[in-house]
Amino acid sequence: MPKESFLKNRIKSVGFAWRGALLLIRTEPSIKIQVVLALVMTAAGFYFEISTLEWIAQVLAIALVIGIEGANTAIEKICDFIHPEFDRRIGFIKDVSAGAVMLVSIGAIIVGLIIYLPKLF
Ligand SMILES: Nc1ncnc2c1ncn2[C@@H]1O[C@H](COP(=O)(O)OP(=O)(O)OP(=O)(O)O)[C@@H](O)[C@H]1O
Repeated sequence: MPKESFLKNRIKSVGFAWRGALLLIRTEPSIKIQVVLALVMTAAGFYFEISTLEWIAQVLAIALVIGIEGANTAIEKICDFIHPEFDRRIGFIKDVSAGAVMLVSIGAIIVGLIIYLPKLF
């Protein structure tokens, strides 16, 4: 059987990634909340007419939070699949993964404060 071309494989992979992103948004409450927050912050960006650099910081912050949250969800699912029973090592993995989301979220909140506090006060 002839091997599929590099380009065909890449296009297929993008399709799988899109399916994954849609699955995340449809099924994960935490991602739904973050997508709503991302829309609110995007609207705020237009309302306050933030600068190009501020847009770059905001878009990166939003993408990081949602991206890491997606990875955290995948790690939790792997944990539940390979070891559904209670195990402190699974607890450690899940805690570390959730901690990563929290650290990125704190960074995103700080970026938001730096951008919007001077515009509000
Ligand atoms: N199998 C397990 N063994 C040990 N501790 C666990 C296990 N499952 C969950 N925990 C502990 O409970 C915490 C919450 O786990 P859970 O899988 O419910 O994550 P969550 O962040 O609440 O998930 P969700 O994103 O679905 O709300 C973990 O961070 C961990 O401390």
